[in-house]
Amino acid sequence: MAKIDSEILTKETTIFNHSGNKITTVDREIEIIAKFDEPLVIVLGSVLDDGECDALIQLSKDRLERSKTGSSREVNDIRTSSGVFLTDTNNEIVLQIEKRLASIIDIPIDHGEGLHIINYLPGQEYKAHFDYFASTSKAASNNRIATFVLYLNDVEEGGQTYFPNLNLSVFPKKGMAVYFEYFYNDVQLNELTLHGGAPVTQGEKWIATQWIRRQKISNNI
Ligand SMILES: O=C(O)CCC(=O)C(=O)O
Ligand SMILES: [Fe+2]
Repeated sequence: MAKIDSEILTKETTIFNHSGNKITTVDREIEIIAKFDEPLVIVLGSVLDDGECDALIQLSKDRLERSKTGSSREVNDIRTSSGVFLTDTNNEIVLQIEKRLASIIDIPIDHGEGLHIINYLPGQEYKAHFDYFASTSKAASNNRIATFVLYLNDVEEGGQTYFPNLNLSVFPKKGMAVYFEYFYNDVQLNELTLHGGAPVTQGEKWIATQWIRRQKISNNI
């Protein structure tokens, strides 16, 4: 018993702060399906309805470009998918989803980079990486602190989001999401959030990612 008590006492504070199995957001009730405690990884159900998933795919499908990574935004083998940022759109659905995600973690909407849609075809993947920028990078002055990955379709086979240091995989399911944070004082906890998108082996995979920054985003990030 004593050991368990001391473990609870030493747990670091998280941004996501819900107990129970439901979150009431501005416009929708969201289910907490699974939780890994430290670092915090949460699987969320019914984040988006089917129509919203379809709308995000429709908005993006003619605008995809080969994905780039890092603050230098170079094309490389780490991410072989195609993607587009839906930041330039005044679309009501996009805005409503961004507000919903902001309300889950109670962080103002302008800390979010904007929905980034990614499409993976068979064989395409996103190799294991950290979402936060290296401390030497310019972008680290307002670094990322948390990520939502929203699944926009059901994938026939493959495409799971995997956390190799946690032995954890989340399988894509339309409308569901995985959320994780890496804003711990303990650097080792942040490093445990190493993750990737496994190769899609059958069908295709569509996701929307929302990366959250520590401070509000200005134009010169
Ligand atoms: O495709 C995935 O499941 C992971 C995506 C991801 O890691 C990201 O967008 O940062
Ligand atoms: Fe990532």
